[in-house]
Amino acid sequence: MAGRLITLEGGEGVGKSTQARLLCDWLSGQGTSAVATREPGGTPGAEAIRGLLLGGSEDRWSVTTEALLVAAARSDHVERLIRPALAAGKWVICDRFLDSTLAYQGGEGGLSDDVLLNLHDIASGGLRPDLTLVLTLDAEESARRAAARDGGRPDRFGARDAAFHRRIDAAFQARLKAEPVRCRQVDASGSAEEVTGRIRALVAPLLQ
Ligand SMILES: Nc1ncnc2c1ncn2[C@@H]1O[C@H](COP(=O)(O)OP(=O)(O)OP(=O)(O)O)[C@@H](O)[C@H]1O
Ligand SMILES: Cc1cn([C@H]2C[C@H](O)[C@@H](COP(=O)(O)O)O2)c(=O)[nH]c1=O
Repeated sequence: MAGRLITLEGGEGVGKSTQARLLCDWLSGQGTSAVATREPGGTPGAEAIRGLLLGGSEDRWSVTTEALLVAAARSDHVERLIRPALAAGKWVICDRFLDSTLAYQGGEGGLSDDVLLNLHDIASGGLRPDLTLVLTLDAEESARRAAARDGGRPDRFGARDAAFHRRIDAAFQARLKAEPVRCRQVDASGSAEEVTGRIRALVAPLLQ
């Protein structure tokens, strides 16, 4: 059986990385071979591009350059990790993917969905997730979680002001509206175990 691609999306600090790991562990425990990965990143080349994208001053890159860097990283990641894993029947749990591009470089950055989808299709060969879980959380709580984790050293995106993060949240809400079948909202409040329970309920039907 071919594998599945599940992506976790949402603003900074909502708990995507935590839940990607927990989902991968749960699937493995169910006898479903799964791998957790992230974007930008996931392969040595894509991780090097991640370092370029996330490091340095806020105005280091124009939004067009960001979109091209993200696409270059995705091309390597899809070709060398995601597609081989799916072909081997593994489930791929990816922390951020297409919808982050549409939210950060699109909704917030101002590039059109058409341009970004073209770039995505070139980079990924038209790959779409089977299911996208959009984690949503009160802005103050996500900022608290991110600050506690980053210890006062946020990256180029995390360092931006509260208004930026509110616009990103709005862009993810727009993604939920635009693709209500693929993109499902997950309440990210409460303990990690509570959030995991909500995620399992959405993923379980795909196991049948
Ligand atoms: N449900 C939870 N309750 C409290 N803290 C949590 C919860 N889930 C995750 N955390 C903690 O919050 C911080 C941010 O979580 P995590 O790194 O998983 O978020 P993220 O969405 O991947 O963030 P980013 O997009 O900024 O990388 C971590 O320190 C993590 O341990
Ligand atoms: C995939 C993708 C990511 N980004 C931004 C969004 C985040 O600020 C960082 C990734 O770091 P995190 O630890 O996962 O928060 O990259 C982006 O702007 N565009 C994208 O397509």
